[in-house]
Amino acid sequence: MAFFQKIKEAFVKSNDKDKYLSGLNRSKKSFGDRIRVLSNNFHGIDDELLEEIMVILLESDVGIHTAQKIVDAFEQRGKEIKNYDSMEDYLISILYDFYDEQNDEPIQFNSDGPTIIFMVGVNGSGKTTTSAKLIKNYKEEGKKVAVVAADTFRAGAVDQIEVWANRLDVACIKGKPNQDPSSVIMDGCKYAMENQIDILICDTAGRLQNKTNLMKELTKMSRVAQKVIPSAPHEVWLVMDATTGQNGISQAQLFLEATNVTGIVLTKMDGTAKGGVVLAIRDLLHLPVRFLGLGEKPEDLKPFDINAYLMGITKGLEE
Ligand SMILES: Nc1nc2c(ncn2[C@@H]2O[C@H](COP(=O)(O)OP(=O)(O)OP(=O)(O)O)[C@@H](O)[C@H]2O)c(=O)[nH]1
Repeated sequence: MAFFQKIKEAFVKSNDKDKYLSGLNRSKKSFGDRIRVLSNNFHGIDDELLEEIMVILLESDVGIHTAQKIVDAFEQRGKEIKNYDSMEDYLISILYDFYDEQNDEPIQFNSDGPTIIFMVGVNGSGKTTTSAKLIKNYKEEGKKVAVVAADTFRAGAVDQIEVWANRLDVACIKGKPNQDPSSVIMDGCKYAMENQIDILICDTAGRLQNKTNLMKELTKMSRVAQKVIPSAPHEVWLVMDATTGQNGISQAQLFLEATNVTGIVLTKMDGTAKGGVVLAIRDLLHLPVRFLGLGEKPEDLKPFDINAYLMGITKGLEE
């Protein structure tokens, strides 16, 4: 059976398939459709083919370091190609193995009280919108959710999350303009304890100053949260804008050095043809991609699923 048939079986059962297909359409055009042409004209693995695959990977923002590893694997395992339906099918299996090599820890939920999730990332990456999307996601799972508007430096950010909280009917804990974000986090954690909140989403300030200040700010937030809930934060998710591609990865490194990031949320995947950045993140940051932002609406955040991702950027449901 063709490799993609196996992942397609998982994909067709997914409730998220339509969103994946529409959200990744641009990446499919720049990646999958071009790989298809190469596959249809395939006459053996040679330097010309490897170079063409390299160019397509680079133009999909896989990045030179990661693209080289993928092309090397493609070449080294070349004898296996006869076991696959087509060159395209073989390449999909290489990408699958590449992503899946590292075993991911599942999301850590606190079994003994509120789960505290810190959202970090630079301004404009989509943190606030993603926080709203997560509220909806966890509410639909039947969890009691609240949000902390800890981005006290940008007045608009507090208003923005408050509007979402009202719309989604959850409590929003906010501070005064320029109040120390850590004190708002503290208030949020206390609220979560007193009100049997399951999931507390903390929308933090995205000030990307120097590493030392960022580290101080994030460490302080963790410390104050731990005064109320010793195991907090349970997850720290770095929100990254997929359209910034390789630049986003260098910014991400700064956050990784400043705090214990546990996962990535990649936003604006629908607005870019650079879907390959998922593979670069995996390779360079060694972190699981937890969710993909596939549009602007609250329902447009989907848990990352390697099968759906690969189908979305390559074949979709064409056959
Ligand atoms: N198309 C698309 N747009 C998105 C997605 N996620 C966020 N956006 C948009 O990106 C813009 C920035 O999002 P915000 O949530 O305000 O970003 P932020 O990181 O909180 O930024 P600050 O509040 O400035 O710190 C908004 O216009 C969002 O609607 C996504 O997955 N797809």
